[in-house]
Amino acid sequence: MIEFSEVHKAYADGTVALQSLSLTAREGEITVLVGPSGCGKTTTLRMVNRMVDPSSGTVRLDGVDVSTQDPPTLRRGIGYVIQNAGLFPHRSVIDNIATVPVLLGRGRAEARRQAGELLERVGLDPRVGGRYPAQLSGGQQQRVGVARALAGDAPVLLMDEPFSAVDPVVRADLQDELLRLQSELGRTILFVTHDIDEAIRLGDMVAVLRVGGTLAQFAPPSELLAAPVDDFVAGFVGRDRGYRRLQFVGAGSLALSTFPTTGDGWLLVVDDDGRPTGWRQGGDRVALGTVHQEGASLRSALDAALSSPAGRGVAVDDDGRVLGGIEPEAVITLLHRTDALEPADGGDR
Ligand SMILES: Nc1ncnc2c1ncn2[C@@H]1O[C@H](COP(=O)(O)OP(=O)(O)OP(=O)(O)O)[C@@H](O)[C@H]1O
Repeated sequence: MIEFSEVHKAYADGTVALQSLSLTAREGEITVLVGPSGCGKTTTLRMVNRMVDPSSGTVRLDGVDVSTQDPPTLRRGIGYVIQNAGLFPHRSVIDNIATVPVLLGRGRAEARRQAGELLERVGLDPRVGGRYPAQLSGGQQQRVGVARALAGDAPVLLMDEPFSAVDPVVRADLQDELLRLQSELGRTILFVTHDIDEAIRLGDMVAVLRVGGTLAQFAPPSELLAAPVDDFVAGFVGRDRGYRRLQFVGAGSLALSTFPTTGDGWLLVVDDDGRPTGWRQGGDRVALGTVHQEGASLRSALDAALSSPAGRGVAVDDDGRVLGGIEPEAVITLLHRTDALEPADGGDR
């Protein structure tokens, strides 16, 4: 757990980076700091590993005031990932990852063996271990950066815009990978980004900061989308928030319709096991497209309805068998029945 209590930071030239920040990043969760350029995100993050010290106020890591700890020792217990990975250019990938375990006194051979395992864990071929960072793509370098931060078994990870320098497709892959790793490892992660979509995708909790270093709102992503506290947060959260909020709402109590089996309209084609294979209208056949899997969110349900040629989506069970039809109106009706708004399982993250 990381606790900021009334933290104020003025740099030597008088720039006030943070006013009086109080927030807690809970154990085992991803807490995202997001906000416009210069709002103090990096300053906040660097106070945890004492790359920056507060002018006043306290930062505690698992209840211990970090100002009482020796910085090098403190940093060995905290993984740190930055933009462009920050890898050591003259060390091989394996040796980059093994750096902290070796500093912690683990034998070199054991540290390298573990580094090889971590490469696989972050989705890289172990054969890249012998290469140097410049011989990797930007996305691969970021994965190595994450592996290196995980290598010391530190319970806390600080991630400062770790995926900003890669293209959107690679970035989405890296985000998926981080969520997958986190579901296995349950680290306490403080993550800085200026991208609200990334914050909403990754955060268990999201802190929106304003320039001048004040906290505008600290809430789970679904709450940020549903109830921004003011115009600044609403503007920052951006367009489509009503639609994006659907990803955090479960579709469990959605009323399903039955499909017509005769008539001139679109008919659903189903195989012998009850699995949908496509649509048919007269002589026309159309591919099935997106279906809504039982347990997914209202966004998935609405998308299935809107992307279907029949104007009605298909809901299937875990085995892919048809459960029923999804009318767009049913999604809106459910959304307005506030008692039905149970969260989707962690959102469609
Ligand atoms: N060493 C420093 N000396 C003086 N001012 C600084 C220093 N480091 C940061 N600042 C200032 O403090 C404020 C907050 O900076 P910080 O880097 O924490 O913001 P940020 O939200 O991470 O910004 P960005 O998204 O652009 O990285 C800015 O006005 C910045 O110019």
